[in-house]
Amino acid sequence: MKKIIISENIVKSFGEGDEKRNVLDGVSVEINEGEFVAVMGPSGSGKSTLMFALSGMDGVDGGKVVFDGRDLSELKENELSDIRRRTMGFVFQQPTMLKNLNILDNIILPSMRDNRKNAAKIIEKARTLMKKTDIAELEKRDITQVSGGQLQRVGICRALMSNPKIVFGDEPTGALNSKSAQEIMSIFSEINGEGTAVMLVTHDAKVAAWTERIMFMRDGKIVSEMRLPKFSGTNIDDSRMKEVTEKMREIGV
Ligand SMILES: Nc1ncnc2c1ncn2[C@@H]1O[C@H](COP(=O)(O)OP(=O)(O)OP(=O)(O)O)[C@@H](O)[C@H]1O
Repeated sequence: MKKIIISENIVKSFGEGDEKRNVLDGVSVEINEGEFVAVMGPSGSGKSTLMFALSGMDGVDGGKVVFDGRDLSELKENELSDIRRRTMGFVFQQPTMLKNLNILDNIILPSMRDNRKNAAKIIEKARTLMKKTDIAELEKRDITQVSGGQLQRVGICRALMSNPKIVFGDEPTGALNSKSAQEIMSIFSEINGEGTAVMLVTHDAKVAAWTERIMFMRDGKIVSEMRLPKFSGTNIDDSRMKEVTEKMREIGV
């Protein structure tokens, strides 16, 4: 299986002198193309920092990250941002949108910046994604006129505009009620079913249970991992949830 990400012994620290702390303390991880992965662990264990390091959003102090065959540390900032724009999608807990643009314009803006000539194609693509995520009728709405779950769908559409090889999500359901969270997870599951790798940072076992591999972090290290069969249903069943929560209890995260 081809690897989309390989990290070797990455180290990242914050602070100076006595205050210096390794937030990533030698993390080696490989993520396959098309894999669906969750990262769990206590607050402050380094989950987001790992996601930022693997996506090249943030540099590392030691070790290396190879993304899609390229060592990120050897790339210039413009090459890095080019790779991020073309091959990665990002979804955060609170989607950041431009307030003076409607939903459709927020989705297409990054792609239009890249390729204004293909406006018609870009709009068509955005509409396809909006249909898929069930927000087609909202395209003209202001971003303040939609629910949190709908806004997160907008964020997902925007993240998918470039047909990324991987979508990174940092607590993408963290601000949602459990029904919306499950609906968003079903969208991630569908995206993954179409071949896009997905890596989510989450505290929520019910979110992690959608994935096929859960990495558990503590103190900047991956301390355990569990694998689950790929899930293709629409609702997480209790036995799958139980498997995840039992593992969490076993390793104490
Ligand atoms: N830019 C920064 N400067 C200084 N310290 C930082 C910085 N970013 C993260 N940290 C520290 O690194 C540690 C790990 O942070 P990180 O956000 O990766 O944890 P996390 O596991 O994602 O936590 P949470 O679940 O609370 O979001 C924390 O102690 C945090 O305070």
